[in-house]
Amino acid sequence: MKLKFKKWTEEEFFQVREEVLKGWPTGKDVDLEEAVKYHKSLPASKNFSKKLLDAKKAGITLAQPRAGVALIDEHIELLNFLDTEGGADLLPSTIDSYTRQNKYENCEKGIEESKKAGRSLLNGFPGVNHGVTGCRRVVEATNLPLQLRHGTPDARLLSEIMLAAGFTSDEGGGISYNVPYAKSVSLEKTLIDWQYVDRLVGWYEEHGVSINREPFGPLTGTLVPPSMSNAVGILEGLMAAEQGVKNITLGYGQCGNLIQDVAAIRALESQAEEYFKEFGYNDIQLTTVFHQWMGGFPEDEAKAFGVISNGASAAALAGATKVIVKTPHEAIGVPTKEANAAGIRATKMVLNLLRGQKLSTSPELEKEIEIIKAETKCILDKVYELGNGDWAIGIVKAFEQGVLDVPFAPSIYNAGKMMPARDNVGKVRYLALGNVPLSKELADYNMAQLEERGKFEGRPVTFQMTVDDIFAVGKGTLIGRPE
Ligand SMILES: CCC[C@H]1O[C@@H](n2cnc3c(N)ncnc32)[C@H](O)[C@@H]1O
Repeated sequence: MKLKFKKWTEEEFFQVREEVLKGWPTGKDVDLEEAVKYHKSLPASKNFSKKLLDAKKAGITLAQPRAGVALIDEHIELLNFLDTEGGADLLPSTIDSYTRQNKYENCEKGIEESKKAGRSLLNGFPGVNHGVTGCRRVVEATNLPLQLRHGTPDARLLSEIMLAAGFTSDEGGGISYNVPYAKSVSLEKTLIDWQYVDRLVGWYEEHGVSINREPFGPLTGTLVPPSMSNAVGILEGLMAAEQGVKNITLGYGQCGNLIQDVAAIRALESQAEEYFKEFGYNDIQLTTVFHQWMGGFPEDEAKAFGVISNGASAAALAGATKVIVKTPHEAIGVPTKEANAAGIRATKMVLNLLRGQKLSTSPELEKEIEIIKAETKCILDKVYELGNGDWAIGIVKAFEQGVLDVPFAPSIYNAGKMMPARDNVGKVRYLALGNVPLSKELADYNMAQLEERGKFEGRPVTFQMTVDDIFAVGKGTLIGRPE
């Protein structure tokens, strides 16, 4: 299959599908016709797309945790605990790291050892190994819409199995589940593999089953300038729309300055709508997701709740459709179900207190929306030009040339030349552009904001600011002021 920005034909899709289903023995149980019937038998209350659209209409922000353990019964117990004791509005199944690398043999061992140890020895739910039957037990035994959340460059088999089981949302994308997650997986291959996933969702849509797709907005979650993550989100939205996906949630990882975070969500939603319209996708149901702080967390649980609540309020004031919840165990590792539920309760408390409130506009907010949209346009215009009108080709070339450049990404296909740092009010700015094609005016604007910080701190604008910012939140502040 050659990469091109074009909807796969059914023949192309089903031809590749034969190979995909051979990836593990559980693949043979996937039967799309049966799966469509099963989806249609599910109550509307279990459909992810519908719950998101209802929330958008009502102007409320839904809360969703991350969660996943090795064994099915314990996973069901965990998810229901997060529903009943946490108050989750939507449920995940966070997939383990072996599955994310298609190492299903290791999962098999992990499942066996977890049974012997009486606790989860995998850091998530091994959906491929549990197969349609096992994953369907999770769908049958829980009461909220379910989404698979992972970090899988090749998620074709995983998506086939868990969507057939009745999950109604799938997180990820050809950029967002490669560049921040993999070291040397070909970007071109991942883009093709995620076209497969989007085409599968398009097939479900064409057969009357709405499946939500959610590109992974935060990327590395480390000082990613909003225009860079918005550009990637819009690109993955276009890639999905071309394959027939209709219900799309575009995401953004909290950076920490409230005005910039609200501006990022507002810019993302309106600019994505502009691009969908311009390229002829007139029936996209678009929602947004705000990820609570994705960087280093304080170990102290009270401080962690401060970070969690701050993220909840930013999500609500931004008017995001959904907020992804962190836990007070973030600095330690996979949270206990109690800690996970506590993070949701704290989040829901803030969402309820702020229900009906949105950050009203202001000159500062309007200016930030304008800056973010203008920067995003500079990047997307260049991607389109490099691809000669083919977004998919443009993405590959844009990463080769550092036009798309995600800070602190492990991928060897990412240039890593652009460097960010916070300005004097904590907004993330471009400190070094690398080859990110901002206009001179926008580049000068970013530098001017950073110079203000330099003047305030009595030091030059250098990469030391970036380093200080990376450690700041873990140490209890937003901006990494010199000690
Ligand atoms: C974007 C992924 C990183 C985030 O995903 C959380 N995460 C990963 N695996 C699990 C799990 N099995 N249960 C609950 N949270 C989980 C991490 O803490 C981090 O915040």
